[in-house]
Amino acid sequence: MAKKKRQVRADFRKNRNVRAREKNWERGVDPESDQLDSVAQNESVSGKGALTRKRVIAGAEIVEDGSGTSVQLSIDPEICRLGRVLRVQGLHSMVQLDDGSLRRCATRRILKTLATDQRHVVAAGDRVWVRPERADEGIIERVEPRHGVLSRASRGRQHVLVTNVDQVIVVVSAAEPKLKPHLVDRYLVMADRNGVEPIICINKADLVDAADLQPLIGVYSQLGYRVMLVSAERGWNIEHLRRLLKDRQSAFAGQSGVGKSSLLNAVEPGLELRVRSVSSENEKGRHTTTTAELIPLAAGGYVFDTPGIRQFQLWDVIPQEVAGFFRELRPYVSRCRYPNCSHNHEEPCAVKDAVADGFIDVRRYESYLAMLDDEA
Ligand SMILES: Nc1nc2c(ncn2[C@@H]2O[C@H](COP(=O)(O)OP(=O)(O)OP(=O)(O)O)[C@@H](O)[C@H]2O)c(=O)[nH]1
Ligand SMILES: [Zn+2]
Repeated sequence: MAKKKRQVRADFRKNRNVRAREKNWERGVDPESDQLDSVAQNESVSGKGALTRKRVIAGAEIVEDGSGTSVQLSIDPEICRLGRVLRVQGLHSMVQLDDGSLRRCATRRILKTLATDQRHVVAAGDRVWVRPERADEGIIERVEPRHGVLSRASRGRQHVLVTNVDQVIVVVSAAEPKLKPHLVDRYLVMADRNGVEPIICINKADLVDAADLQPLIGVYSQLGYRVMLVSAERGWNIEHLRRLLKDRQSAFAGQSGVGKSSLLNAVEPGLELRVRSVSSENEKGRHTTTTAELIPLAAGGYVFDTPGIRQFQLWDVIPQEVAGFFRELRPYVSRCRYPNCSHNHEEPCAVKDAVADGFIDVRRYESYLAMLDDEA
């Protein structure tokens, strides 16, 4: 009983602390001056299986879950304005506020202090709250929770490239270069792995007989993937692509020469030029710290461009995970005799039976095996 009372008193003190800090913040007192070692902490566990840890430090709510750490500072909505990070250059970010104006912003120091990996604090694609400063400058006070984060491994750490990617346009060409279905599968795994919707866009439809592509399109459509056949050169289905891009944040991925730039240009003349200037600046090393750029579309929506995404050299998938990202394998995996079955050499194996019985496309299964080999 006494223990319970002590707990109640402790909770009360904790809450009072937080309220006092919030009050200070409202009065304009900078919570950064707070000592981090005198923080009010409040940890909780929630969610199914996933451990979510919440701490409140100096008026900031720090949420750690499976996808990383996010910091939610309380902000003054009367003063701060919502915007979108177009690119990060060194210590500054170019933010487009929702009224369309651009501001060069520094990041609030406490956001950096609280982040587990400084490079994660702000990334292209982030929705942020900005406190306007003089002229066209500002301070990023808060980063909204992210979805669709694409990252890559960098010196053993996960390095965020872009955030809030709604969809990735997986561009392949029907010919020149030859269509490589295994590559498509790899992109699909990466997209699913990162929680981003993939759209398969087969370009250069003018070079082949569309009927020849139907079996392949059929396999992907049956799996629930959206597939479109386009030609940047002839303008086929470009209007459809334009509609898909509207009001969403999209990343284009695909091998060199499949026609990504041509498609961007067909969708919005002049866009490819803007994209290219960003890439070449990167190559020349002028913006060595620029990881990615979010480019606004005239009709609404944004496209990301970064060489890392184009080639999709992203955060690795571990072999045990691969089967889970092949949608048609998933229902069989749990029926295998061995709990850690790789569906390769084991006997018996429910996945292999399903392939033999024609429930799983043989080529897709081979693609799975190839990916397993690569990742092992
Ligand atoms: N026949 C045909 N050719 C196309 C089409 N789209 C693009 N091409 C040609 O394919 C070549 C490569 O196009 P790009 O748009 O530069 O390809 P990319 O994917 O941006 O290539 P990288 O910049 O190297 O990643 C160019 O010569 C284009 O003219 C198309 O729909 N049909
Ligand atoms: Zn198996």
